[in-house]
Formats: sequence, C-alpha cells, structure tokens
Amino acid sequence: MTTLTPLVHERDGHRLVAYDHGAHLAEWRVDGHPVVWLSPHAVLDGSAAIRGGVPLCFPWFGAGPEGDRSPSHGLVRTVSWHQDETDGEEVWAWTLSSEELDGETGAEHLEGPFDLRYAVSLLPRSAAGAFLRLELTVTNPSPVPLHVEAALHSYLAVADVRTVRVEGLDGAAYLDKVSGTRHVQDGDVTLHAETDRVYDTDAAAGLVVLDDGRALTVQPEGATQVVVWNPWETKAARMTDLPEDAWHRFVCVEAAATGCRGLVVQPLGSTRLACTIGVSTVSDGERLSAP
Ligand SMILES: O=P(O)(O)OC[C@H]1O[C@H](O)[C@H](O)[C@@H](O)[C@@H]1O
Repeated sequence: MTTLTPLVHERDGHRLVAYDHGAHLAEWRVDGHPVVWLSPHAVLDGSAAIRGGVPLCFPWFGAGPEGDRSPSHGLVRTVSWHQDETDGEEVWAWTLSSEELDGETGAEHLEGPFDLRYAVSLLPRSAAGAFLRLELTVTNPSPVPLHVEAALHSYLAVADVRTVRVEGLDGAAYLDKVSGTRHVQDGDVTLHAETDRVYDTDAAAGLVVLDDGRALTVQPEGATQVVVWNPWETKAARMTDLPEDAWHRFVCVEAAATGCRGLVVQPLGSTRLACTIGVSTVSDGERLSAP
C-alpha cells in the first residue's frame, strides 16, 4: 500500500493541494475556507480515483458514449502524470501521452493517439475575488480526427447543497440521467433530490453558484455541456469514500463535452477544455465576474 505524495502550494491566502495521480487538483482553500472540496474519506493510496477536488475525465465520461467502458470517467484520473515546466501563472502542469496507457485497464477503448497537457493556474487576487484556472490541452499527433469525451469534474464546496442556486442554465436543454428523460431548464437550478444532469450549453456567459453569502463562479471555455451532480442521501450512503452527510457539502458543476457533443481534435491539431473557478463574498445581490 502506498500513500500518494501531496503537492502543496500556499500563497496570498490560497492553499492548493494536488497529486500527480490523475493530475488531480484535490483542494483549493481561500483564507482557510474550502472552495474546491475534498472528501475526508478520499482514497489517497493510488488504488482508486480521488473523491473530490477536480477529477479529470478523459477520454470518456461516465461509462462512455455507448455505456460499455470502464473505468468510470476514463483512465487518466487513475494513472500518474508527469510534472511539466510551468509557465506564467501556472502553479503546476502535467503531461501524459496515450502510449503510456498501454496495458492499463480500459486501454482497449482508446480510439487514437493523444498527448495531454493539464495546468492549474492561480490568477492574481483582486477586488472581484480569487480565481483559479484549469486547462486541459489535447493534441492529436495522428493524420485522422480524434473524437473524445472530457470533463473537468469540479466539486465546489458549499454550506448546504439543499439551499444553493445555480444561475446561468436557464433555457438550456438537458438530459436528466436519474430519470433518463430530457427537459429544458426553467430559471435557476436548485437541488432537492439526487441530481445528475447534462446540460447542452457552452455556458459562455458563465455560471454562478450562490451559497450562504458566497458566489462561486464557473467559467467554462471549450465546453459544449455543463454537468450538475450530487448523489444525495441514498446514493451517497453507498459510496465508501464519502462520510455520512458529506453530500451536503458539495455540488459538482462540470465543464464537459460528451457524447455527440464530444471534442473533435483535428489531425496534428490541438483542442482546449478549460474552466476558471472564482469565489467572492456577495452582499445585497452583488455578483462577481471573471477577470
Ligand atoms: O463516482 P464517479 O465515477 O466519480 O462519478 C461521479 C458522477 O460523475 C458525474 O457527475 C456523472 O454525471 C455521474 O453519473 C457520476 O455518478
């Protein structure tokens, strides 16, 4: 049994923790308060995906487009990535190529070669709040287009998921994966039961999660969908890496591109899926916007 070595970065009121395992940003705290949430029972020995933080889902999401793939969410969140030189505001950067996945469970589902680079950056703090940027770059070294699914599966820390409001999805069509039915969002999203929805929107105007005096913002780039997930009480009770009642403490709002809205990386080209997460205090309906 190994214990994963955490990478820790502390600066200017920020505390970030990450692991090479899955290139996984596990925690982001600002002035001591969690913004990106890590389960206290997360498995940190390399034997499983880390519950919480921002799991990187690639090259498929869930069980994949036909529902027949494992491991869940692709095979890059459970392998060790290589640290790369950082640039500008990057705190960490990692690389991984498909060749290194030979022999891993699920490698038989890879549809073509790829080279990945993933970077976590902290933007300068400002009056607007604190901002963290996550950027996945997928390069296709082959002469044929590469079709993949991807998601930045951020677990946002909230006081109570039962009272949050997610703005920015009004009017978006979505698949409710719990019931298997399709709908169109009317107004803000509030959560009252197990929620697992895939919204067909690039969310270019950004998303705001309002929670107990804080505004958490999610600004996707290169996404074609947004996933909103919380397992709620019954499903959470079956998850061994979530303590009892911990499901109150997070809502996943994920920049994604799945199914027929997946990413297409042109021959010898690159595609980017990115997301900027922000936090600020709200008063009297004030909102923040990403810089
Ligand atoms: O337990 P995991 O494999 O990390 O997946 C956790 C969840 O991720 C996404 O939000 C999916 O839409 C859900 O269907 C899934 O249950």
